[in-house]
Amino acid sequence: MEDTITPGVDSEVGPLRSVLLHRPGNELKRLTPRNNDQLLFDSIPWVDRAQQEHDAFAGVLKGRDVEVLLLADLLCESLRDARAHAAGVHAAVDDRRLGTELADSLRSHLSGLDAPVLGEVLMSGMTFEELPASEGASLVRKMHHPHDFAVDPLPNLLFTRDSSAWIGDRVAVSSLAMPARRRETALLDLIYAYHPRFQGTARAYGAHSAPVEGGDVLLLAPGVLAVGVGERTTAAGAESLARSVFADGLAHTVLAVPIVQTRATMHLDTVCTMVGPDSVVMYPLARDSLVAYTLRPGDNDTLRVDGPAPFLSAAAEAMGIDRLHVIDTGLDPVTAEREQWDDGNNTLALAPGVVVGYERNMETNARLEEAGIEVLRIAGSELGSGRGGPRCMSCPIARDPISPATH
Ligand SMILES: NC(=[NH2+])NCCC[C@H](N)C(=O)O
Repeated sequence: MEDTITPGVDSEVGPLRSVLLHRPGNELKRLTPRNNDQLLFDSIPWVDRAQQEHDAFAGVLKGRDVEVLLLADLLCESLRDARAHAAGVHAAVDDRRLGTELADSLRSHLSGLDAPVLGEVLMSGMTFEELPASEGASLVRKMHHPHDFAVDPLPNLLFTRDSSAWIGDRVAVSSLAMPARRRETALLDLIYAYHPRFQGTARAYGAHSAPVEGGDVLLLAPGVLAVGVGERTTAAGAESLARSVFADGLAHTVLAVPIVQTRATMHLDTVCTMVGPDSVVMYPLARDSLVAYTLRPGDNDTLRVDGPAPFLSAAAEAMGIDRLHVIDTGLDPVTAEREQWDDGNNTLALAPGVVVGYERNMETNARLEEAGIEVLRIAGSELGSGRGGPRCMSCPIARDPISPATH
């Protein structure tokens, strides 16, 4: 086997070596004005342009020597394993929606598909009209509109940040909160279980535990996690993630950070991302209001919960630094609000002080540059229609540790 980069991530900003992206595909073509809200998109993206924007994003990463893995490739390679193929079929067919007759015939159809064809169905779903012609006419089939989904498409696969997250040398496959994204768990689960590249990878957390999404998890420093609790990750999710990372020795402190439960702030990384070992870009309203509960291992398997205290001071204390420096999204509140909505806060660090950001967030980018941060700008007018920026669209698989010299 060729040399592969050893997975492992212990910070938000250590030099990025390998990352998982998803080039948007046919699943985006399923979005219509009737289903876009439910499928968590704010408008109907122009798919070709979204692909060009994504190729350019991947190009920026490759240009900085980052290995880019594409989810569709990993999925199809995994599905060549018969066990993965069976798991994929199992996850695609929902008996409650289809009824036994149709579910059985769909299962047997999918079981006979080659890996790439099954992979395509798993990502972009299947309408009733696309179901193979089957003998016994099912009532379900007759009564559904031909354009209804027999297998739901997964347009949010684009946001690889949320469906899995590496913590140290382990991967946590997320338990996603929204119905439109739940099946992503099964795909990531089978990739990490069966792709040759990830053989032997240990898991953190359990894919079927209380909801935790990767967009809510920030690796503030080795051993220190912040977990947003809001529309997606629940308090129960944060608590059980904390238990699990303490038990595995992956962290000594977890900060549970309540975030406003609105679409604009669905994850912690929509209001705050790290741009250096001790600096963040942050939405001003969040800077002034975010608090954190500090969780640490207690005696006899218990959790110690302290706080709430202001987030910035709780974070600095847990990280063992004097101060967490904040770069604001914008001085003027209206610009700040607009740029927060357009993922101005959602930067992806390629190294300490080097981040990728959407070009449209001109004020935030200018402020980052004033603070000495290099901003690699990408276009995102179409990619952003699902409300996600460079951090949401990337799942780091390997980062080098931050060297002491960069502190
Ligand atoms: N890490 C993030 N902020 N991800 C953004 C995900 C956006 C996606 N449409 C959703 O609503 O789930």
